Amino acid sequence: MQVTVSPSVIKGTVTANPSKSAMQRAVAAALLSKGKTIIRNPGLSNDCLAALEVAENLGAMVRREASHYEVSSKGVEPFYDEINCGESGLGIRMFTPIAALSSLGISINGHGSLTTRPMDFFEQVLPLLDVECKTQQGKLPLFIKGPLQPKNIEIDGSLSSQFLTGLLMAYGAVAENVTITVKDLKSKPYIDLTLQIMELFGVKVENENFEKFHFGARQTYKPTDYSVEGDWSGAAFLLVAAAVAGKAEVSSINIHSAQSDKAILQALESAGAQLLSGVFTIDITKAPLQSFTFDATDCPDLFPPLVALAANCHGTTKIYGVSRLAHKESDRGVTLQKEFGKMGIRITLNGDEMLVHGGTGLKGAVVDSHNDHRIAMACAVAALTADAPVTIERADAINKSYPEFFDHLQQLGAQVSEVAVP
Ligand SMILES: O=C(O)C1=C[C@@H](OP(=O)(O)O)[C@@H](O)[C@H](O)C1
Ligand SMILES: C=C(OP(=O)(O)O)C(=O)O
Repeated sequence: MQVTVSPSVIKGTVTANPSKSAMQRAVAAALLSKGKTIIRNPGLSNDCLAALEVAENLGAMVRREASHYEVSSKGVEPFYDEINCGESGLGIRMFTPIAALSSLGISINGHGSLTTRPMDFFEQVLPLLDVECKTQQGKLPLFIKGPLQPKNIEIDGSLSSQFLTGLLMAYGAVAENVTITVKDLKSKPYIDLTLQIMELFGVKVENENFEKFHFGARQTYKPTDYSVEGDWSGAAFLLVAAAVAGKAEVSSINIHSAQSDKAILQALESAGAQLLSGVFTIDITKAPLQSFTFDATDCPDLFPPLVALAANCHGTTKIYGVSRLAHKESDRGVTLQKEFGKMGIRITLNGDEMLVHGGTGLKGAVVDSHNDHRIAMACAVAALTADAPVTIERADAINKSYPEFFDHLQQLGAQVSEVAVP
C-alpha cells in the first residue's frame, strides 16, 4: 500500500489504540493460567494476532467476541510442534522460554525483519536451564526442547529487555526460591510492565533495582478479567501531530501507565508544546517549538515520533540511545536519517547520539517505510507540515502495531489517500 499525506491542520479527538506490549503479555499470562481469562479492548495489530495464534498452538483456546476475547487454557500443552511469531520481537523472545516449559521439541519461526534479528541469547542461556536450543547462526528458525528448569542465572540485558520478559514470565509458572540476575538492563520500564501484568495474574516477583529478580515460594498464574490499556507508543505520533500542526485530544491513555513511551510527554514539554493532562486524556496544542535534549535509551520506540517533532523545532535536537535502534524492524537510526533526508531534514549520527537539525522546513517527497511501522508513521506526521504532499511507500507496515493509524490521522483532520500497490 502506498499512502499520500498532504499538509494539513490537525483538530479533533481520538481514542488511543490498544497497546500491543500489554496485549501480548496478557495473552502469554492467559496461556500460563489454568482457566478462562477475559481480555477486553483486545488489540488487532499483527503482533497481537500472532501472539494469539502462538498461544493457540501452545494449548489455549481463544473465543473471539466483538468486545472481548476469552482465552481458556490448561497451561502450556502444545497442540503442534511448530510456532510462528510473525514479525514480533517481543513475541518470539517472550514465547520461546514459555514454549520451553513443555517437554515437546518445538520449532519456532517468524517472518520479515524478524528473520534477521539476533536470537543467539537463547543458545547461550536456555541450555543453562536444561533446554536444548539450536539457532541458525544466532538467527531463526529456532529449535528448542525443554522442559525448562528454573535456576539461579545471570544474564546480559543490554541488547534487549525482551529476553528477560520471556524468562520472567516462564519462571513465574514454575520457579521456587531462585533469582535471575541481570547486567546492564536496557528498556527498564518494559520490565515494570511485565511484572505489573504478572502480578495482575497472581504472580509476584521481587525486583531489586532491575538487577536481581527474586522468585520466592512457588506461585501459579490465575485467570483474570483484563482490560488492555491504550498505547503510548502509538499515541506519541498523534500527540506530535497535534504539537506541530494544530490541536487534539487523545483519550484512553493512562498517565500512570508503566509503559515506557509515556515519556513522550517530557519531550513535548521540553519542546514547548502546550499540554493539559488528565489521568486518561491529554489535550495538546501547537506552540512555538524549540530544540530539546532527550535520552531515549529506555524508550527506543520513541525515536521516530521524536524525530518528527524535532524536525519542526528550531535548532538542533540531541537524542541519546541510537545504538538501541540497530536491531529493530529496520536499523532505525540510519532509516530515519535517510527518509527524513529526502524531506529536507538533516540528521547526524554520532556514536550513541542523534542530532536532528530542525526548523529548516520539510519538503514534499516520496519516502519508503523500509517495512518498518514506526518509520511509516513518523513520515506521515512529518508530512503534515511539509510544503507539498509526502508519499509513503510500503505504508501497510503500520499493521504491525497500529492498523488504525491512518484512520485516526484522518479523524484528526489530516488529508490521507491510499493506493493499493499490486
Ligand atoms: O517488551 C516490549 O513490549 C518491547 C520492548 C522494547 O524492546 P527492547 O527491550 O528490545 O528495547 C521495544 O522496543 C519493543 O517495541 C517492545
Ligand atoms: C521494535 C518493536 O517491536 P518488537 O521488538 O516487539 O518487534 C516496535 O514495536 O517498534
